[in-house]
Order: sequence, then C-alpha cells, then structure tokens
Amino acid sequence: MSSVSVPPPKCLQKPLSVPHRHMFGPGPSNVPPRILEAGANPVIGHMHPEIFEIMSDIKSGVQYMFQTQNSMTLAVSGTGHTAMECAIFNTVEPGENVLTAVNGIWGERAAEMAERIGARINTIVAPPGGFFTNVEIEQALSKYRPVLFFLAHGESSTGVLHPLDGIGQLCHKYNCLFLVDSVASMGGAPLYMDQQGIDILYTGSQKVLNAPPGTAPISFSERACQKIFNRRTKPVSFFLDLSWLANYWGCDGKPSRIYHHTGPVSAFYSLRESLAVLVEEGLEKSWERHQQVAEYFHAGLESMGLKLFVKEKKARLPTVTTIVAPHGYDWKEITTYIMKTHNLEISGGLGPSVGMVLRVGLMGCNSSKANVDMDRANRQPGVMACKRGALIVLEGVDKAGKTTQCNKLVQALQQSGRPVEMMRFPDRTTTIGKLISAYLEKKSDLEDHTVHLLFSANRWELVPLMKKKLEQGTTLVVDRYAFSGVAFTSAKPGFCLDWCKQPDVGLPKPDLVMFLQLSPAEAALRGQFGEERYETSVFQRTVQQKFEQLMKDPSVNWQVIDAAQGVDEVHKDITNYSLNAINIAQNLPLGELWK
Ligand SMILES: Nc1ncnc2c1ncn2[C@@H]1O[C@H](COP(=O)(O)OP(=O)(O)O)[C@@H](O)[C@H]1O
Ligand SMILES: Cc1cn([C@H]2C[C@H](O)[C@@H](COP(=O)(O)OP(=O)(O)O)O2)c(=O)[nH]c1=O
Repeated sequence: MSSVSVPPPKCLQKPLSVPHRHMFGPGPSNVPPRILEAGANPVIGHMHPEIFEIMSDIKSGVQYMFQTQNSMTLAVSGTGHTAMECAIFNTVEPGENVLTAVNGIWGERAAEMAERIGARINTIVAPPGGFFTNVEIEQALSKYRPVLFFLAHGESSTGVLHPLDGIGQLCHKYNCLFLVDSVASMGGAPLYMDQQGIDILYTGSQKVLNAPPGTAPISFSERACQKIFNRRTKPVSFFLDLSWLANYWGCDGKPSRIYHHTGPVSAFYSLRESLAVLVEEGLEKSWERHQQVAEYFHAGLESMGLKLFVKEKKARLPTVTTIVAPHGYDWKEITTYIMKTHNLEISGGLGPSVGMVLRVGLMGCNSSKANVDMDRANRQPGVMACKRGALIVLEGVDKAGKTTQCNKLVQALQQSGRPVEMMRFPDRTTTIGKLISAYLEKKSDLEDHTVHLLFSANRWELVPLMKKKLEQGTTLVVDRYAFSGVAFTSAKPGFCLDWCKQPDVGLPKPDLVMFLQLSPAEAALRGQFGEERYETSVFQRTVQQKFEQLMKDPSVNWQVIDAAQGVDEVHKDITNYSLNAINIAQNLPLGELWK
C-alpha cells in the first residue's frame, strides 16, 4: 500500500502550456524576449557578490528612471501593492493623520492600508476621470495637517495623469511627506522626483518596464528617511521594514549585509534588463513615444465614434487609455470577444470606474503605432465579425413614419456606399408570416399567446440570415422588431411585459433602436386608420405606454426621435444616430437581446 493518501495530480503530468497574447490591458504588458531571456539566467545565491552588483545596477537604473539622487533607492520584492505598503507602513505611525487623494481605486487602496495600521484617514475625492487643483490640495493639507499625502500620478483605473508641479512644495510647507504612485505612468510620462519634491515614489516592473510582475522600484527622500528612522514605534511589517531593506540593498552605508529575506534573483535579472532597455532608449524619448502613440490611438478611437473618458487632453494618461463603455453594450462581452477573436487583452473598469470604461494599455514595447494599426487591422474583413454591419431598428406607433424613414435611411446609406438592406417585421412572405398576415387582416382568428409566439417565431426564423448579413458587413435597417412584439401583446388584457419578452430573449441585439415619438392627435392628422387588427386609437395609446416602459431599459440603446418634425428633419436626426451606430458597431460584437 502506498504511504501517500493524496495521489500525484494528473494535471502536473501534462506539460506547462501558456499561450502567446497581446497584453494591451492595464498590465502586465508583454515581456520582450530579451527581458524574458535575462530572467532565465542561472539562479545564484541572493547574497552573492554578483547579485549585489546587479542590485546596485538596478539602483542606478531606478535613480535615472525616477530622476533622483536619493541613496535610499531600491526595489521591493513584490508588486506595486507591496511598494505601496512599504511606503505607508514605514512613514506612518498609529494615530497620525494621512491624506489621500481619491480619484480612482489607488487613493482608496492607500487609505485602506493606512487605516489598517491605525492611522487617521482623511480624503479628498474627485469623480472618476477627474483630478485635483493645487488650491484644493492646499486647502486639505492645511485642514488635516497630515504627515503623509498620497497621490496617484497615473490613475490606471480612470486613465488620469495627475499634474504634479507645485504639490511637493505645498506638502513641505505643511510639513507633510509627498507620496506618489507612478505604477502606471513611470517611464511613459515625464516625472522628476527631486525637482518635483516627491518624498516617496514607487512603480511596478510589469508596466512600461515590460518586466514580469514581482519587483517594485521605490525611492525615499532624505526628508522621508528622517521621519522613518526617528519613529517611536517599529513598522508593523518586518518584511517591509526599511531599515532591513536598506541594509539588504546596500543603502545604509554599513559594510556588511545581513540576511533579511531571499531576494527574487530571477526577477532582479529581468528588472535590470528592463532598466537597460529604458537607458538605451532614453527617458525623454520614451516619454515622447508614449505620448505620440497615445495621441495617434486616441485620434483613431474618436474617428471610430468612440469617446474618451478623460475629457481634458492634458490629463490623459499616455500609457492607459480609458474609453467610455459604448451605451447599450455589456463591457464584459466586448473584452471577452476581443480576447476570443484576437487573443488580445483589454480590460473593463476597476473600482469606481467599473461599467463606465474600457481600458487599453500600450506600455513600453507595446507602445507603438504599429500596434495601434494592428489593433485596427484586426478589425478588417479577415475577421468579418469585427467589421460587421449594424442592426438598426425603427419603432413607434402606427403612422409615426417608420416605413417612410426606413426607406429614406436605406437610400441615404446606399448613396454613401455602405452595404445596407431593409427588413420589416412581421415578414409576411414566410409561411409563419402568412399566418400572421391573415390574422392581422382579420381573415383568421388566433389565440393571443399563440399569435405572440408566431410573431416571435417570425423573427427567429430570420435570425440566421440576419447574422450572416451583419457578419458580412451589411447594415440592416429594420421596420419594427421585438419591441413591437412586446408592446402590442402586452397592451392586451392579461399580458405582462415580462412574459411577452421571454420568447425574444437572445435575439440579435440592435445596436440602435430609434423610437419615433408622435402624439395620437398628430398621428390622426396623418390619415384614417386602416382596416387591420390593432388599428384603433385606444389600442395604440396603450401600445405607446408599453413602449415607454420598454424604453426605461438601459441595456438597449434607445434614441427618441421627434417624429412630429418634417420628413427631412426626422431623416437628418435618424441618419446622424445611424452613422454613429454603424461606426461603433463595426468594432464590437453583436449582442444578445435582454440577456
Ligand atoms: N414627418 C412626417 N410628417 C408628415 N407626414 C408624414 C411624416 N412621416 C410620414 N408621414 C406620412 O404619414 C403616413 C404614415 O407613414 P408611414 O411611414 O407609413 O408610418 P408607419 O410605418 O410608422 O406606420 C404616410 O402617409 C406618410 O406619408
Ligand atoms: C412586429 C410585430 C408587429 N405587431 C403588430 C404591429 C402592427 O399593428 C402590425 C403589423 O405591422 P406592419 O405590417 O409593420 O404594419 P404598419 O404599417 O402598421 O407598421 O403587427 C405585433 O403585434 N407584434 C409584432 O411582433
């Protein structure tokens, strides 16, 4: 009998398999072969002289990257969070006041860390996408008199690059240390630690530096060291205690180094190589490249009809772009689709920006015009679904002008060279459509649930064709859709909206639904009702109310059009919305209705 009761796991008997991916999210970014290979060097002792030399090279590289003469410059073993805790745990003692600027997730995290060590937390808060003026910062400094002020230079959750000039001086005026998080911005946007009076600055290895995650450069000013080394209490963390780290990194001037923890030597190799790459390019060239690529990318996004989340150009982070999540789409569907079809990571929002944005990171070697172009080329006909046509629906009560406007829109889009076709529901030409037509013409009677399901079946039978056309890049302009289905049946006694929606759940989701709004009085001026079923003003009024209920659903991109205007004015409005929807839809997956 075997002495082990847990058998060897089958999964570990298979070889390791990691796919290649375009890492265009907010990090980690792609690690180029040169840096990967550096990490594959032999592992030697973390206290061997060769490793100390590598650590010393890293220190010089970080001083250059941070633009600082601080001798207390090193890289902590861990990610940006480790550096964040290292900064806060060393500088703050229980009961002291800390001020954090919250305009995204990082200010929230800093406050949480400081709170955990018993500090008194004060915050200044700006909405996601916003930032703070020096006047606001000074007011808070003078009010709370904190020992430490935290600010994120690159707020990767919202895409904001915070201005830094003058803030260090303000902090020092109020005897406060200035802590800056530059995890997402370092190397991609100008920052001068010493000149800007930053007391503690940290970043991560996995962003612009293009090294694997696991090391976090950090530097402390003389002023910060004064406070840290004159504490009354020991820092709460042994692992992050700066006096130990300073010795391990040879920053304390002592002749010998004492074992503290085992440094991740392979990660040091990669970090050294990534700093060498930055030194080769030059810091200013790297800043310039990130800025130029970001502007090129932003212009491309705007030309596709997408909106940038950060309004002020100068406050846009060049490394991580935030795009307003297109109305009516589920951001998760978009990121999943892009991953599935292009093997490319982009991400949704984080913390306060969840649901509001999509985030695209172009950092370090990933920041190139070629990558922006590749991103666009991926959306070329080769991957048809990506350059798909838009599904545009016109809804409204009878005589609102749906048929008139569908025809005009199709004509206008055709004239501008766009592939487009018109459809209408019910489609009376199919077998099911013929049953519906006979019912509408009062030539036959059908039970109400049955006819509702027939209307839905009439849409489903055309779904394969619709999908094919959309995928081939043809825009479909549709006269009535599932919304009419729900509004008309639920206007009958004994039907609720929810039941009526069920058969249509999962239909192709329109990229745009325009509701032609027209009062019953105005509709009456456009002629008598015909002979068909439903063509009475009482019934149409109830239908209108049901449409209004449906329009409250934010998962559908509704636009209300004033259909009382002249035909040409209505056409102009409809064309504008449609062109915008076509532009956006070609880069997005087709959604599923009410799912
Ligand atoms: N903006 C408008 N102003 C005035 N009359 C209109 C307008 N749009 C359409 N009409 C007229 O109203 C009637 C109903 O239009 P139609 O497009 O068939 O509406 P629906 O398809 O919504 O029932 C037609 O006689 C049409 O010429
Ligand atoms: C699409 C659809 C339409 N209808 C109704 C709306 C219309 O009164 C009728 C037929 O519409 P339609 O043939 O488009 O005529 P109109 O010119 O009035 O728009 O069927 C439903 O009851 N359920 C549905 O699913």
